[in-house]
Amino acid sequence: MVSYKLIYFPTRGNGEIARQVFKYAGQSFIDERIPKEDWPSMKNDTPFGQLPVLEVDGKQLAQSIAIVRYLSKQFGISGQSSWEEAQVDSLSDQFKDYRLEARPFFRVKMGFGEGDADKLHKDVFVPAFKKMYSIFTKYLKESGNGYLVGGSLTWIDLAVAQHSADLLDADGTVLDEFPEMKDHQKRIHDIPNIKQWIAERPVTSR
Ligand SMILES: N[C@@H](CCC(=O)N[C@@H](CS)C(=O)NCC(=O)O)C(=O)O
Repeated sequence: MVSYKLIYFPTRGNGEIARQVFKYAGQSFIDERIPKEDWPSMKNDTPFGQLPVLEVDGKQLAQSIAIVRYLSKQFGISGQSSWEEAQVDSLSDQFKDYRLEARPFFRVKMGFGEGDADKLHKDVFVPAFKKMYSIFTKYLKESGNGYLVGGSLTWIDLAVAQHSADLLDADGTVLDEFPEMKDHQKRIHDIPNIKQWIAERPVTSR
């Protein structure tokens, strides 16, 4: 039997979607959460000096999206064809661009940088968010079945639903003008294995 260990910090951050892929698939894994003070002594033993790292039978894989893609292929949620996989990757790249665009706002909001949060919200976050969530809505309408790509859940649904949930935690009205995306978040987080994980996972601020 394959042995899986996901090594990350004690936050959701860049480790959470891999954890959700495991949970969705009903695959057991070691969810190793490294306290900040232990990290410096481990850093040089990781492939790229950063976390998350996935260990598969002791072999290490770095970069969160590569990890999620690999696991999703193993467990059948990467897309039902090469075309669907490419659509998932395309949305994922756009999602990454959106987060880079909105990063100046998120940095200030999370206390990692200085700036006028209200101005950044209006000038940086809102335009980036509206562009991204309009695209997601278009994909949902095109698929017509509640998932972003194809006829069944893929990992991009997990990634986007978690982001939507994080946004809703900060502002319960944020998705009001994107009702399809509000439903999407609820639908994905109501999937029994995901719902159970969300209820039992360690509570962290991010
Ligand atoms: N693109 C990388 C980013 C990884 C990354 O930024 N990891 C941070 C935590 S979220 C980290 O390891 N920070 C500690 C360090 O750089 O020493 C990924 O998605 O895995």
